[in-house]
Amino acid sequence: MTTPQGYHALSVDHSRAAEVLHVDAFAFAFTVPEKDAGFIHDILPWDRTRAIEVVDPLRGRVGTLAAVHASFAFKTRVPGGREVATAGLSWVGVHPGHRRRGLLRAMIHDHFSRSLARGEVISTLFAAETQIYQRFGYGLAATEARVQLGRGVDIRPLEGSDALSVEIDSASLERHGDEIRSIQSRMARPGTVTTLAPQTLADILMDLEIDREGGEELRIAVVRDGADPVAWALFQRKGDWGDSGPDGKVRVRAWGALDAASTVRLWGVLVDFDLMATTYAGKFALDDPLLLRLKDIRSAKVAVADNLWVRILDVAEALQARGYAAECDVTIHLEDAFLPLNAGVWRIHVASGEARVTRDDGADPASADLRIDIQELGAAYLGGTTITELLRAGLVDERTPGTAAELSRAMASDIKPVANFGF
Ligand SMILES: CC(=O)SCCNC(=O)CCNC(=O)[C@H](O)C(C)(C)COP(=O)(O)OP(=O)(O)OC[C@H]1O[C@@H](n2cnc3c(N)ncnc32)[C@H](O)[C@@H]1OP(=O)(O)O
Repeated sequence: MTTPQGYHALSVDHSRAAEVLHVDAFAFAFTVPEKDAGFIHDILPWDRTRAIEVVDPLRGRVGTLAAVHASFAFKTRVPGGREVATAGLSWVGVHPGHRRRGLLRAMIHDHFSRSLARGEVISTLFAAETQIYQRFGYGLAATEARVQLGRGVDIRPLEGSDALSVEIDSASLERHGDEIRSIQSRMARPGTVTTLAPQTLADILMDLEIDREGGEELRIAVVRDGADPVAWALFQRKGDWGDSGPDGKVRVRAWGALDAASTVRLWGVLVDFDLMATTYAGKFALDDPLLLRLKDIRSAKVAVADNLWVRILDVAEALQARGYAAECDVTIHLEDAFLPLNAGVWRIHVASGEARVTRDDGADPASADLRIDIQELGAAYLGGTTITELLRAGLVDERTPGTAAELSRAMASDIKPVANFGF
């Protein structure tokens, strides 16, 4: 697809950082004080940042940027423990003066073709609004729990967690970047970003005054087993006083833990700061050890929200890269309106946990065992949403009885997916 008339797509580097920030500031409705504006240099992957420029005076001032997007290169943990090359789409913004003219649609085409050319088999994102990306084939692959925890909430104790040490510090890329990297690379949960580009780390650790909402600077808690880092959390506290005394709030911005013991140790600290009444946090998988160990789940005020959206770009490579929990041999009639090269009949044959995924161009789509859209295949990719759930929701058609259950058992994961920080 070409860029709409009057516009031109191009790569942008550091030299146009201020213009990129200008577009995103208008799109997302924020203002960064001049003194802080330099952050954009550190957090965007400038070899993967694209924009759309005005080339026709009828559209605006020629040479100005109308739209931008970037993608982070990283690996995502998938069921079975392997990792797949991913393009994490981010910073998508269209200036309000240019919206609803097809610029996003053009940028998504651009993003998909460049990602595929780099060998990135899936694209993932956190959606600003859930309606935006489904039309492009992104499926909701992971949900998260967001919780409010009262001071000193009861967590069932776990032997060994007390032996772990906790350091609390001001967050710093130099001091903590490698520890966060090390923990992420060992996390087993599907959806985890396991390799972090320098810009992704800088983004996680970004501490702009406008994000503090009157609270303290960004702090970090690192849990260690001896010298080995096993959990991390970035948080900000804000002191406050209510009628009955201290009413401070802790906002946990991002966190990750390797296992139940490190989770218990980390949260024991995050819910028990002096003068803080409530801790707010998200990015909990629905089977997170903390939620399972809370003595009173009702006290946690749990809300469920969308977490990671997955778009399968290269069907064969993406499906072959992940592991499977059961054998299966099914054919699917895959629909993909946005990347028609993926559409057609595919055979998914799993033996000994390995899939062979092949196209059958000669097959009649009506003869395939199942009919499924790329959005739903993306939703099932990390093993959180199952094929039988999608079938019951009327989002998959089963033509050969029993094949939905067969594919479902193979693709399901016994660890629920979640991405533990936004990007
Ligand atoms: C991964 C991330 O970065 S999430 C951040 C996304 N960015 C934002 O939310 C910032 C504020 N919003 C914007 O910058 C823009 O409005 C965008 C990027 C959401 C959309 O850009 P546009 O250029 O207006 O979209 P475009 O004209 O290509 O629309 C494509 C289709 O999506 C639809 N669409 C676009 N935005 C929305 C929306 N927010 N809600 C519902 N539908 C939408 C359009 O109606 C159009 O539908 P159609 O295919 O049926 O014709």
